[in-house]
Amino acid sequence: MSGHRKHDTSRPVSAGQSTGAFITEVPEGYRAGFASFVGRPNAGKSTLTNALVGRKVAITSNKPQTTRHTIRGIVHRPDAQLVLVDTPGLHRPRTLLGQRLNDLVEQTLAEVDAIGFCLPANEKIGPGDRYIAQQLSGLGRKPVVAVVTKADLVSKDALGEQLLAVARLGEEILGDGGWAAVVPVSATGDYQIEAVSDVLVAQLPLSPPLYPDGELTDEPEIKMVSELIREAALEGVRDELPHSLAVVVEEMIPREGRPEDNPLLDVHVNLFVERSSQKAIIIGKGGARLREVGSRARKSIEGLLGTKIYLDLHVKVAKEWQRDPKQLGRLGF
Ligand SMILES: Nc1nc2c(ncn2[C@@H]2O[C@H](COP(=O)(O)OP(=O)(O)OP(=O)(O)O)[C@@H](O)[C@H]2O)c(=O)[nH]1
Repeated sequence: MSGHRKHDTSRPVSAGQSTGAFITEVPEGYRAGFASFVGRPNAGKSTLTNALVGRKVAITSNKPQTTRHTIRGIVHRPDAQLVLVDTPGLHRPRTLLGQRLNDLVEQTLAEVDAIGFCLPANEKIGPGDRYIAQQLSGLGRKPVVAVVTKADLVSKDALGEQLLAVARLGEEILGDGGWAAVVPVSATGDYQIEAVSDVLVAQLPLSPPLYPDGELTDEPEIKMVSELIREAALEGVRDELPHSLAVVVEEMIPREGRPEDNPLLDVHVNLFVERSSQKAIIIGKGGARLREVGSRARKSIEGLLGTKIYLDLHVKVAKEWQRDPKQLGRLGF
């Protein structure tokens, strides 16, 4: 979030004012600012972020809580620029890592201009959603848009009922008119994505763009690389692994002596797990699985960076790292 704060405090105060070389003129009424999606694990936040931005920036997975880092995408519109800050699931903390993730989410939410609260259309509103709604009501008068995700998974009638139930939840917990809006969406079915963008943009302040046109994310490449490796390593493995895996990109350096038109990047990466049994899962028989992970990750990283890479993966055991403050610090949490 340091990048976020940096940009936020330097935010220009009035539309049309130049903040740097990239701004020429913006139409009257142009808005720009930050928004963040919250919601239970698996609620569809990352998928919606990607659909809005139109490119893969946050990892998605059908396993809960895989988005550890705050990753943003930038939606460029003729009338606005919407900077999306993706957060991990807000939930009742069980471990030190869980507590830190919640702290990170709350810190993020205090700084954004608008919040999109994602509630899946195909799941009953539960204690997890109420917990989040209560946390949001504690943030003061920050506008919260309720986004009913995965609308493609239910019938029209069921969707209507869920929209009503969500509206009632807002009135009950926030009082005073409840949510700023309630919008159904299907990120995978390309339904109402523009509408979500519209209602969030309506909450942003009048401001010139905060980023150059065409920029999709300002996340350091290294973080995106580590997310791609994490995604490859988690594909097809058991449910307990997502919480136990941390990926640290130790270095990315151009190989010396390569021709200019055919460079090669050496990428050295450590994958940390909590137990040696998990190390065995990642590596697979005779290292077969790790080779597959490496080859999948290499392809997506080469696609991202537009250059050939040599990917060197090492799997290490860091016992109980989720509960150990020193290890958490070392792994970048
Ligand atoms: N059918 C359908 N599935 C969706 C939709 N949006 C997301 N999903 C699926 O729901 C699962 C979870 O989506 P994510 O975007 O990873 O959810 P998240 O809220 O970011 O999850 P965490 O990172 O665990 O907090 C994935 O399997 C997605 O493919 C949608 O609009 N329709």
